[in-house]
Amino acid sequence: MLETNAIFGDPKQILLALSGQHHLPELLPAAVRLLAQRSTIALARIWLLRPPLHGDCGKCALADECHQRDRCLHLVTSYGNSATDEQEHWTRADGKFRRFPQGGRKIGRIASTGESMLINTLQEGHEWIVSPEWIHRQQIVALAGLPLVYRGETLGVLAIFAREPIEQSCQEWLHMIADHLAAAIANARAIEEIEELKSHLELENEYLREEVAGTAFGDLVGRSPALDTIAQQINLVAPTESSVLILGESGTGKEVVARELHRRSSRRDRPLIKVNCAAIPRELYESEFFGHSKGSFTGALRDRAGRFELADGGTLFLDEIGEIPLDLQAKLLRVLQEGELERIGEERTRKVNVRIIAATNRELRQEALEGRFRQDLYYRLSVFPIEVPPLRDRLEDVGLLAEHFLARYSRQLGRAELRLTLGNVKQLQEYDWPGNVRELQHVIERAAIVASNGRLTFDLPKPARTGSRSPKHASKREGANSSEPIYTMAEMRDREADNIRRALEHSDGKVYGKNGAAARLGVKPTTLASRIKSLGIR
Ligand SMILES: Nc1ncnc2c1ncn2[C@@H]1O[C@H](COP(=O)(O)OP(=O)(O)OP(=O)(O)O)[C@@H](O)[C@H]1O
Repeated sequence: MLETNAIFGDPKQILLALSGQHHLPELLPAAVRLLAQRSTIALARIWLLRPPLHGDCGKCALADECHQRDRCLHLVTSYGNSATDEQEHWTRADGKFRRFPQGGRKIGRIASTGESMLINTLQEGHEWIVSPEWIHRQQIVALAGLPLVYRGETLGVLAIFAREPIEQSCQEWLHMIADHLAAAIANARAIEEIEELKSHLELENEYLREEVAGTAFGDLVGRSPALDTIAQQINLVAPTESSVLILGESGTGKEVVARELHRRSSRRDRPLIKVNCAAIPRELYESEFFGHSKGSFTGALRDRAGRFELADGGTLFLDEIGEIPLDLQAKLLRVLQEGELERIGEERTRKVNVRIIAATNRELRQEALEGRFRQDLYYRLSVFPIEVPPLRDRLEDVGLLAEHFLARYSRQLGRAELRLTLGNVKQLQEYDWPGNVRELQHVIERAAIVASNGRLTFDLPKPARTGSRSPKHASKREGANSSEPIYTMAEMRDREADNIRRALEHSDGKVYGKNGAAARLGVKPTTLASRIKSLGIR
């Protein structure tokens, strides 16, 4: 039998070269190259124990022998020398033995028992050798298999096929190499985990800072029967795991309802992550939702967790859910059904446990019926719908909300003398609030800023209601004559944007052509395109 240095080369040199390497992607290939640098070694390979990649098991030739599907051995690096062609080196890690089940075949058994194996009689033939012809042709006589164990946990297997018998002292030296590799693997994993946690925390912090800055009021204010009903519904559904769909016009308080739901749920100590589906550029949806790995597309400069992962254990609030493109709706449905996702550019499947609260100001049911929103997703989301009525249908709340906002702004502005009069409230109740609570909030803020001598005045269009409360306030307005309201320029822009959106919806998003939105609006397509851009319509 030959000494270690006759088989592998100078063992000290190899150990020294490896001890300087700690970065896994370099260390493992370097290890197999150094171990198989001499022609006495036919092949050196390393498998690591990992969860199967998405769809892996279906393609695996050894699937029938695999009884522990949570993890299997993945061949990660390989280096070898052909006996028949000096120039040929085996570096591929994608061949027949790229996966071994734990406990399956010789290599799998090393992983499951944590015990090494040394066989010096391969030429005599063993029934488990898959290709005896290869063993003979390549003059292989020995197999040394060593578990890569760190602190009692087996992380993988190192295997050496040699053309000389391997003696015991040589096997002991291989143990040292295996121990060094195992420590480096554990180290690299710990660093990866820390990096992941760090970037997760950074993202969460960034997100929370934005959220705190953006949320002025957290609780639902109001005592109308409509709000009572909403409060009861929140109490009923918050402690469950059901998805909730919040319906209502823009600015009615859907987000406040979502926050209350989260606060009263068992997930309250985990994050509530909000995604405004209308604000995401189409090409970034998938990355925003599911995350991406570094380099998976131009601009993906680092690994990034998606909103689903950020919300893991908590609640994901999908605002303006109706804006999600149809192709992404299918992917979203899969995550909701299976609780599994893959980041873009990554094969690894990740599990997430997220409760969904969605909100929309669109007629989602109608859109689902007309095929503009997936019906299966709609039914999945609308297990428990909560409808938030427009402010004009709950005038009882106007005074309370106005008081609530005034208290906030007078404190912020240091103007404790500001008071609402009954006359103020009456004037506010006469307006029909197309922008709902958000508009009321802005009106109060403006009034608080411009108030003089403690008196509030509201810059409101003339009352538009014709007696009855109706959600179709816009069409009622059309019938009005002398009491025709005056819109601010900002409101006019909003109305124009809504009108263009409607035209686009009716034209399936087409601007040009006979049935395009430009034709419907009676303008040139180029004019419409430039209005779409300047109004920020997507
Ligand atoms: N009942 C309420 N009590 C206190 N504040 C409220 C209430 N309803 C709405 N608000 C406030 O009005 C503003 C708009 O509410 P919110 O963002 O929840 O509306 P929304 O329906 O989600 O709007 P959008 O559809 O445009 O996203 C927020 O500042 C919110 O705090």
